Amino acid sequence: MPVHHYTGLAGQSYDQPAQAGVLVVNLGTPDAPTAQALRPYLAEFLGDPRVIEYPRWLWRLILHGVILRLRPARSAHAYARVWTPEGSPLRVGSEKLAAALQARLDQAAAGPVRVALAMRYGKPSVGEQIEQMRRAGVRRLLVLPLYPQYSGTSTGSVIDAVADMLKQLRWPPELRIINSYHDDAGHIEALAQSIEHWWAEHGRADKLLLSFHGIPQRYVAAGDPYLHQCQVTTRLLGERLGLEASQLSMSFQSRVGREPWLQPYTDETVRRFAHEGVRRLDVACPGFAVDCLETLEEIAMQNAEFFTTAGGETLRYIPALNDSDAQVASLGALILQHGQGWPEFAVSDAP
Ligand SMILES: C=CC1=C(C)c2cc3[nH]c(cc4nc(cc5[nH]c(cc1n2)c(C)c5CCC(=O)O)C(CCC(=O)O)=C4C)c(C)c3C=C
Ligand SMILES: [Fe+2]
Ligand SMILES: [Fe+2]
Repeated sequence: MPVHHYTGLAGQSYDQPAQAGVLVVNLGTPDAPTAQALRPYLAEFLGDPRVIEYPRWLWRLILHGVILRLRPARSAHAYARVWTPEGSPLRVGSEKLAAALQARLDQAAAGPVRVALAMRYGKPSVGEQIEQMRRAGVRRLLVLPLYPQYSGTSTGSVIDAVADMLKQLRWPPELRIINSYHDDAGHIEALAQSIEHWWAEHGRADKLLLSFHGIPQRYVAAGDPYLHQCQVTTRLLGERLGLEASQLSMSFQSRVGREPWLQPYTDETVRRFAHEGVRRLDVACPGFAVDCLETLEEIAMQNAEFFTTAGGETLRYIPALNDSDAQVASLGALILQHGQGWPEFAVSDAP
């Protein structure tokens, strides 16, 4: 076939073979565990109208007048407790996962499929990663937000960022976005196996608590499916693990502000369990694909202390799936399934 060499005015060359891309998106994280680095991160995150649904003028006053004066230093202190020599756990873990997914698709997909990681807040941004892909000739784009359960505050906000970028392009790529994978059979199996392996190594506690990130109750009342999807994940995982109702609970962590969030709250729940005589408690956080501040500091440190202070013996945090083979296999399969009909995503028959 003859190859025609055209170059677009914006510098894009049209003679490259069409390619497919997978954009993996996580929340984002500060560049350093310092108040100075926390300030712009929190300003971008908490300035997102998907995250805080408040009259804009009122929220700007509160955010800049109160929150951004106090919270950066407090959060920096929490981040410092989990920071690693390579950087923020969320960044390091997300990069490892994206690299493992690239290797998986190189082997399992007909290809070429290019995997990139973007952060919803901070760098590299969704816009700059889509621009990189455009320059590389990506014409089919699949977006995977790393949130198993859909919420407007998390997944919805990633969709906004993708849409904001695409509306600036003269010739946007074909687009698919994975909305949620809270009930995906491969995902539930990966979670179940990781918990079973952990139990095989460390023994089983009296109870398993699944702690999900909270959101304001108001958002659920307005139609956000997040609560329902957390309940479905909990039910499917409980059934797969063969747990009875008395052995499994669900709660919501990380509440910010004064309005009511989804309940029961994780901190109140672990204290109540201790008072009720639970001696050993296992906690997993199936809503987090990769370990981060909310799991490593809030659960494994803070809530572990709440539990023992209230009379419990030990609270053990079961790590997120991170870049485990189980997670790479289940997310790899999810990507291939959502890319069906696109030639690059055909299952490779290479050995
Ligand atoms: C105040 C509103 C917030 C809503 C609503 C919210 C929803 C939400 N968040 C996640 C996942 C993560 N959140 C993380 C940190 C974090 N979350 C909020 C606030 C809201 N989150 C703040 C202010 C912070 C920053 C830390 C702090 O100051 O306490 C993280 C960890 C990031 C890291 O760097 O490690 C994740 C992941 C989901 C899934 C979600 C809705 C379902
Ligand atoms: Fe959050
Ligand atoms: Fe938190």
